[in-house]
Amino acid sequence: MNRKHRTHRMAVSAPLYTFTLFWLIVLLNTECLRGSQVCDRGEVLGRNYLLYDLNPAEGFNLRRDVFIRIAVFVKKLQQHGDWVLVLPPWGPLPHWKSKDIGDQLKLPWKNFFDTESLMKYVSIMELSDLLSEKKKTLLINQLFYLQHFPDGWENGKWEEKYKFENCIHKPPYRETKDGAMKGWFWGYDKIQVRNVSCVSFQGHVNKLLPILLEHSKISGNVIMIDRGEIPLHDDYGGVDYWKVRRSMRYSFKLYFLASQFRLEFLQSDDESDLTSLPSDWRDETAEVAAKGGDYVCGHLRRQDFLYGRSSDIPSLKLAAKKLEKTAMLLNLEKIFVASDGTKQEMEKLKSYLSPKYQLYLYQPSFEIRRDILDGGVAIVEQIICSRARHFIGSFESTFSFRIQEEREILGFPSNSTFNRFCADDNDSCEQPAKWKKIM
Ligand SMILES: C[C@@H]1O[C@H](OP(=O)(O)OP(=O)(O)OC[C@H]2O[C@@H](n3cnc4c(=O)[nH]c(N)nc43)[C@H](O)[C@@H]2O)[C@@H](O)[C@H](O)[C@@H]1O
Repeated sequence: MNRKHRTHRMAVSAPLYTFTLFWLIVLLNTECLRGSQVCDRGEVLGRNYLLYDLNPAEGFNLRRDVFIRIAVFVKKLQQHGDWVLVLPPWGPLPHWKSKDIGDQLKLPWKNFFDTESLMKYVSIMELSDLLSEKKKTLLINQLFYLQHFPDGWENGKWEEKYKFENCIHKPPYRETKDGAMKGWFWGYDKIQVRNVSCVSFQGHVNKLLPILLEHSKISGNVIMIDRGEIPLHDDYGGVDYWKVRRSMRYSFKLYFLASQFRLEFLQSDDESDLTSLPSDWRDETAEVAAKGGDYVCGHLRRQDFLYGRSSDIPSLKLAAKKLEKTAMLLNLEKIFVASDGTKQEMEKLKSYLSPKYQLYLYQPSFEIRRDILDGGVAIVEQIICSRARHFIGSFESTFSFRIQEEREILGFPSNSTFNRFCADDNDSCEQPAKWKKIM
């Protein structure tokens, strides 16, 4: 190569060198962003995943409440780095008892909720999607197994605290022969955990923030909290609580089935009942005033409440009389009942109603039940109740609470929403607290 040529090549190389250096710096920074490293300001950068689970005995609607706590928490974590909330699959749940519709486990959130809508509050992903991304095993770097302090109150004072200590009860994780830690993990075999720590915890979920930030730096970017029901809401009934709650729209199919039933049996639809909402929850305004369909709804919690809360649960006869009286006062004749009671109990309830009043229950075909499962049937009932002219719930049932919230979002008058059945010997029992939405 002659001299002229070489000079020319060098002239080209100088900008090429600067160009390469520039992109190298950009790439390195991007790597810092991607690789979950700790960068200058001590923040965790890169994608971190938070998984959580609850005490297996908890039901669907308490689980929805815990989701709100965790979603608000992850939103705060996001101020310190890129965090994604991994949605724990549904099932099996103790209250999902139908045996004729197959296994009710490993169910994704999209079966019940509009996950695009959830995403508008905080980054979420289904566990199954994370598992298919990981191809092989998903390694949880650190798992915090929360437990209550044996004595939460010291000198009569309640204070927020946490402490890493010995496990009070043996956590449901075990070391396998090859040294890996395994657990139930929603029935997935492909998940392992590197380290499990028991943490006695008392306080708001916010208190977990330093623990999570510290450990994601040291241990890695996949962290899990088990017994996620132990931390309290940071701001129960506050703006963020309601944002997450409003983002929890149900799946299209469940709204569709509820609309079909309302139209066919209750002559009710969103337009005439003034129960329409904008398609995006962020466009909702406080100025909504629902009227509701021409029916009364009662949620009659039975099963374990019959013995666990016997002093607060009405007999079927009293429940029928209460529903009938309410319908009469509102000049209505249709009564819809959502219940986990048996067929015989519902027949009994019906027998206590005067012929003037018609009782409606949601009893879908086998094909629909097999499709939407017990969880879907319950949600359809909740949607129907949330659009009734008047609602009466069961004492301290989270199933009733979720209906009340839905009615708050739709803008029903409080006295048509925050009601509950009293027990037979207590006609004037205390009515539910009015948790008004804040926007
Ligand atoms: C005492 C506690 O009560 C808590 O229940 P509670 O707040 O009512 O409400 P959940 O936590 O949802 O649990 C009750 C479950 O029972 C079914 N269920 C209750 N009411 C109805 C209904 O009207 N229709 C249909 N289709 N299903 C109903 C449904 O699967 C629901 O998720 C439980 O989470 C705890 O495990 C514990 O049992």
